[in-house]
Amino acid sequence: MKQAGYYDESTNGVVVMVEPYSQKQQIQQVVYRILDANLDRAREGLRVIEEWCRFGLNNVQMTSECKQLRQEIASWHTAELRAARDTLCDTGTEITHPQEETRSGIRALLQANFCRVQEALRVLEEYGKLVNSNMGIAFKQMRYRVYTLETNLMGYERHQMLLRARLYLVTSPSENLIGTVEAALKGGLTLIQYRDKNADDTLRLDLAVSLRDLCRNYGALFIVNDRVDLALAVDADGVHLGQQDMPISVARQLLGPQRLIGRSTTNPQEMQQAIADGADYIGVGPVYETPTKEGKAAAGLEYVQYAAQHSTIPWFAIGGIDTSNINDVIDAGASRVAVVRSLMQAEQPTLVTQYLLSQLNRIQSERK
Ligand SMILES: Cc1ncc(COP(=O)(O)OP(=O)(O)O)c(N)n1
Ligand SMILES: Cc1ncsc1CCOP(=O)(O)O
Ligand SMILES: [Mg+2]
Repeated sequence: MKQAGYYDESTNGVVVMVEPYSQKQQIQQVVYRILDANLDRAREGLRVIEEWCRFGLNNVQMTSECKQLRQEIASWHTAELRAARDTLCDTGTEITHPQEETRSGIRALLQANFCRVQEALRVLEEYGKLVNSNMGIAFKQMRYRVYTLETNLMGYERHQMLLRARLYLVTSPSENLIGTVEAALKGGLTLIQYRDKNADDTLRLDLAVSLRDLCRNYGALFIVNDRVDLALAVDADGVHLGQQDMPISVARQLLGPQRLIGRSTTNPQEMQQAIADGADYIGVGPVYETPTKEGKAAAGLEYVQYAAQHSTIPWFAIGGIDTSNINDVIDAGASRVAVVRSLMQAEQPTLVTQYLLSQLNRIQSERK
């Protein structure tokens, strides 16, 4: 900032008298710098999100919403605000957070950038009010539009991940629950269900939080068995409900349209009902009798064949499936499989995951 009587090289040492900024002007400059920096930040974050909507999802609607928001933000970026920029003196440019250096996957990347955009919009809303009351109103509206975009995009992303998932691990109680799940995630697993029929809620909550964090770190989906309240409490990606559990319509009201709801089915009638009720995926089984679901009669490979021909939503064959019989299940038409013991009791869960996935992926490319 030029002070009165300062020495200016461009005038060969002639002392130039410049009026000092008043305190009011100095504060205005600071506000302008804040607005300038956050206008850039909001647009940059939106651009990152837009690229995924465009190239990753081919989604015209979400891409154009990002673009419109960017253009609206740009329309507030006046020459006056740009002129206040002072990058050399900006102490914030070198400060980074370790989490900015790594991202575990697309979902984490999108989440981080939504956070960045929303923070910037909030700053623009608050400081904008000092400059122009319309600015506060405009940025508040944009912040709500970004929340809607986030809900839609993250929900869409969840459904896309479900479509891509081939192997589903349903957990059973284990002293090494976290270690086993992590080993399977290392093998490429992308869908996990927390299932424990007997634990106290305090333990369930602790384990569900740990598994959710683990899944987020590996970019995998996390589903809770039976309990809608627990799924909501830990911000899970969805819930799995059996025929004796909460009706899908009630769960949908509680969970909203963006979270996933799975339903167990044992016969064609249950399958058609689950589809009509709006399930996102179904379990198909038990294919074979299994001690994990004692007393439940096997639905057999015939039901797998029926599902292959009639299911209009993603479905997972489940019940007694392991490395020795997965190819029979695949031959009956399955392209997605859920397992409990095969992975929870495996000596090397990473290797078993890789093997099961390799069989499911092989058939995938053959069927194309
Ligand atoms: C993927 C998947 N399919 C079926 C089930 C079984 O659900 P349910 O019939 O409610 O039995 P419990 O698992 O609650 O004992 C499942 N959990 N996951
Ligand atoms: C929960 C469930 N629902 C139908 S079969 C089954 C258990 C499958 O367990 P496993 O893979 O150990 O046979
Ligand atoms: Mg259940």
